This record gives sequence, C-alpha cells and structure tokens, in this order.
Amino acid sequence: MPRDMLRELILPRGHASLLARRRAEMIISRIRMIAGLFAILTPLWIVIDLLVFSWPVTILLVVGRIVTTIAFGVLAVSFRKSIRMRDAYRALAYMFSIPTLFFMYSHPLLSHFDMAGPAAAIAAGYAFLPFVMVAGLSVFPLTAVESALFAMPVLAAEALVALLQLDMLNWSSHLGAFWLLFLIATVAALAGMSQLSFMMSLVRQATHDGLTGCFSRTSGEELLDIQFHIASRSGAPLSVVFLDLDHFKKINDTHGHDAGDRVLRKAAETLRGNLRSGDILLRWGGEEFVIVLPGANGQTAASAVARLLKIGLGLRPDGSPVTASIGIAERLADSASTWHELVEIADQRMYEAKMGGRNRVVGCTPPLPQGAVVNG
Ligand SMILES: Nc1nc2c(ncn2[C@@H]2O[C@H](COP(=O)(O)OP(=O)(O)OP(=O)(O)O)[C@@H](O)[C@H]2O)c(=O)[nH]1
Repeated sequence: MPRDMLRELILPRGHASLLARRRAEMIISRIRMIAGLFAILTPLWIVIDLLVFSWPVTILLVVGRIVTTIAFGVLAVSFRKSIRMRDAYRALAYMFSIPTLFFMYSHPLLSHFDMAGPAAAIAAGYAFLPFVMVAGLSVFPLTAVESALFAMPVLAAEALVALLQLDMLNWSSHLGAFWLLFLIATVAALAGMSQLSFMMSLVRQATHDGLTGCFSRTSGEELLDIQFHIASRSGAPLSVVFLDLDHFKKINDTHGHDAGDRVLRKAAETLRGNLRSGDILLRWGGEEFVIVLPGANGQTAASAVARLLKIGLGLRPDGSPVTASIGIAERLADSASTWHELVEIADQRMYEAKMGGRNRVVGCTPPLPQGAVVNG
C-alpha cells in the first residue's frame, strides 16, 4: 500500500479534497438513516420495559427512552446534507453522545435495584450498550485517529460507570469488560479504515482520467470550485495554467493513436512529477491540461511554468521535443469573479499563444518578464 494512502487511513487529511466531500456526504446520510431507525426502535422497547420492570424503574426508563427518541428524531430530521467534514464530525459527536448519555443514566439506575429472572436479563442487556456503540463505529469510513476519538467518550463513560459501582462488582470483571470494549473498538476502527480504503480507491477511479492519471475534467472542476472559494475567502492569489500540446494530431496521424497516447502519458507524468504537492493537474480534454496553483500569483505561476518547460514535456516519436502553447491567468490580477472566468481567460491566452506561433506562454498583465517564448 502506498505510504500516502496509509497516512490518509490513519490521520484525517485534505479536508478540501474530493474524498473528504464524499466521505462527509456518506457519513451524514448514514447518521440520518441510523438516527431515524433508532428514533423508531427506542420507543418500541418501552413495551419490554413495561412488561419486565416494576415501578419506579419502569417510569424512569420510559422517561429516558422518550428523551432519547426525541434526540434521535431531531438528529434524523434536522441534520442537512453537507459536504463538509466539520458537519460530519458534529453529526457523529451528536449521534454517539445520545446513547452514551442514555447508558450513563440507565445503567446506574438499574444497578440500584435487586432484580431476578427476566428483569435481571434485560437489565444486563443495558450494560451492553457501550459495546454496541463502539461496534457501530465500523459503519463509517473513518481514519484510525477519528475512530479513536469517537470511541474515547464511550470508553470513558464505561470507566466512569464502573468507578461509581465498584462496590457492586469486582475490579477484575470491570477490567475484563473494559478490555473487551477496547478490543471491539479496535476491530471497529479497522473495519472503518478498510471501508475508507475501499472508498479511496473508488473515489480515485471516479475522479481520475484512466489514460494519464490526472484529475478528470469533472472532478477537476469541483476542485477548481473548492480552491476558488478558499482563495476568495482568504483573499489569496490563485493561478490557472491552460496548456495545449502543439501539433498533437500529427503524432496520431503519422505514428498512430498508441504513440499519441504514450506522448500524452509522458507529458502528464513529467508535469505531475514536477509540481508542488498542493498543485492540481487535470486533463481538460484531448491534449489539453489545466494546472491549478493555489496561493501562486501570476509571477510565481510563470516561474513554475518556465521550470516545467525547462524540464520538458517529453519527446515526440520522431525525437523532437513536445511543445505546448500555454495561457496563464490569476484570480486577483485578472479580477476573475468565478473559476469559470479564470479558466476562460487562461484558455484565451493559450489561444493567443497558438495564434502567436505556438510553443510559447502568454501570461497575466503585466506581461511575463523574460519574453513570451519559452523552450523555443
Ligand atoms: N492518442 C490520443 N489522441 C487524442 C486523445 N484525445 C484527443 N486526441 C487527439 O488529439 C488531436 C487534437 O488535434 P487538434 O485539436 O487539431 O490539435 P493539434 O493537432 O494539437 O493542433 P494545435 O493544438 O493547433 O497545435 C486530435 O487528433 C484528437 O483525436 C487521446 O486520448 N489519445
């Protein structure tokens, strides 16, 4: 497994990424579904409580169940769909706090009364609530750290309740229960990580272009949207580079489609390998690429492009270097109010570069310092 992927399974990263968006969507929709289900199941158990427990336990449990039902119901209907992990964390915290509080209320209550027969069996069932909760973590695609953080309050509640009842049970049985809870939490975290890993590969397949491994146009547009919003909110610069390989059709026509594919793959590989980690490379279509440079002003973007072209975009089948016509646009310098506008400006400049004779860069105003032609 690549080290990057392993790191992402352990620590939550890239909250502005496409994976984070899909993950938030999935977590929130599952929480709404589970909360809805528990809003129905929790009051149904009142019938069992009424049958097996006697006054005043019954009424106290019924009150607890009604409050719990309302809390689950509110969670199921009030949480809007969201693509932000912050909202997913809030929903998870809310959902896990409901049964945790119910456990802390019901378990000490039941242990204050001597019970026998079916009542004792049902009362013992209440003690299993924390086990069910930590096992429930496996339903969500979470990293190891996230699972640990959400399991911790449940473990703390179990420890607290055990401390309050030390006179009733001995230390060893409490330690045994705690150890079992810890093991279940570990298994649930592993299940959550494997879900996350599966999700990562699905998201990767859906968001990347099969030939070049770059982000596809659709996912790239979503990333542009995210980056444009981040830059607009913080007032930071954001550059877009529109790059179109020159005379690409000739490669296909002369050497065949496979040779064209190899040239595309090589160009994408060199571009990707020489960008900074926060930069985004997407295949806009055919032989067109768009590079998104968050935080880069026009000058920085021009330097980055000059560096890339110095390294080169690979060779054509006849051994001559692959060249490209390039347009650069920057959010602030070009007063772009949407990412569509920004890409449009970069695209127009790429077209100017084509019209100017190809194999050149047209940047934002003021014009590029070292002359427009690069790698000429
Ligand atoms: N091999 C291969 N060719 C592709 C792919 N996608 C698009 N093309 C080809 O890329 C060529 C693009 O041709 P044009 O738009 O005329 O561009 P060009 O020949 O590079 O000319 P200029 O852009 O004007 O320099 C077309 O022949 C497409 O069929 C692909 O995935 N693989």
